[in-house]
Amino acid sequence: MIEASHLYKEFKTPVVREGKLSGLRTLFSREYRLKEAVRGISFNIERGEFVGYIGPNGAGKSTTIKMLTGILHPTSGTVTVGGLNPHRDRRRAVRRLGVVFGQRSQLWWDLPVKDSYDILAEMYGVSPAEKRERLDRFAELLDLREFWMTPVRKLSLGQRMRADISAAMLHDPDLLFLDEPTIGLDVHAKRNIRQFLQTLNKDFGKTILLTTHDMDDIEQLCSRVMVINHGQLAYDGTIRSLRDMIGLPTVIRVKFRGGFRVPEEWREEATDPSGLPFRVTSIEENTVVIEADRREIGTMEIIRELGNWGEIDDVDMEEPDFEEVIRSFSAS
Ligand SMILES: Nc1ncnc2c1ncn2[C@@H]1O[C@H](COP(=O)(O)OP(=O)(O)OP(=O)(O)O)[C@@H](O)[C@H]1O
Repeated sequence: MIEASHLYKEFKTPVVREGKLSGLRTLFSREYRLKEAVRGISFNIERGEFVGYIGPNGAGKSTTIKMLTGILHPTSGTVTVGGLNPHRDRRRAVRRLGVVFGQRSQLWWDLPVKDSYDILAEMYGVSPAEKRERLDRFAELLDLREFWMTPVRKLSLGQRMRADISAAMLHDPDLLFLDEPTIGLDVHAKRNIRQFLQTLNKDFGKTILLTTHDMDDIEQLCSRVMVINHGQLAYDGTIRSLRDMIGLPTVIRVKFRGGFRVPEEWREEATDPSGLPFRVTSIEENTVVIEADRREIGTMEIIRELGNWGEIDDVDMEEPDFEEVIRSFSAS
């Protein structure tokens, strides 16, 4: 559905001069600073996938999305979307894809929401019957009717986002690009948007590429995640193996029924924990908390070992915080 091959984008910005007449001198300057925003990215996304595209600030996410959607020309490399080149076949390509930028609305600011849909339907050649049917469906799933006649500028952020996603889907594209669709939303609004995206993907087979800083978006929606760092793909795979790869500790709380005994070598104060595949971080009343590197040891092995310490009542696992995973990429 999307094929990106060695995508590369550099920006040339004039070097800003200091001092008197600086503006004028900058204007006529031939000195440029090069910024390599995306440095040779390749990937394929199949029909029906829901892919998260994440990375630290300034990593090159928006630049990639802009190249995939035909807004920006790659400096080199190629991209096809549904078999089309989004730049050369711009007119045909835009019919296949929908785009939502969380920070910017594509709706007409002073017009009632409904009027924006009328204009978009006209632009994309959506028939009145199709428009009615789709809007009825979106209205039901996203509660659009409560602000149908409200000018876009008066919508709350959550309402605007619901209106924007519906607008992006009005011409029924196969592919949806979302850049930070849940930014600034409250928990309820986020849940609403996520449910809708899930329905689009699961029930209507839409292919979705989602950029977000909200790791819950990724955890709840995406089967695959790509991490970009310094303009390059640092990872492409499942969230689980990403966590495993980075090796942040999984925290496991084991509650014992009745008495238990922590062997000497596993005690918190053990002087040499280096040879052990996990670490006891605290011992509370009837609970032992350990941290394990799951690249080193499987959960079953841990539970088997702890089963020797006493009768296990309950096990609770806390996966590493995803923010931490991303931070560890920014640090690299
Ligand atoms: N039009 C432009 N001119 C010059 N530099 C740019 C331009 N657009 C982006 N950049 C630079 O390219 C790099 C990548 O930017 P991009 O917006 O793609 O990152 P991002 O991963 O989307 O970041 P964020 O999460 O902060 O939105 C940044 O260093 C940015 O300053």
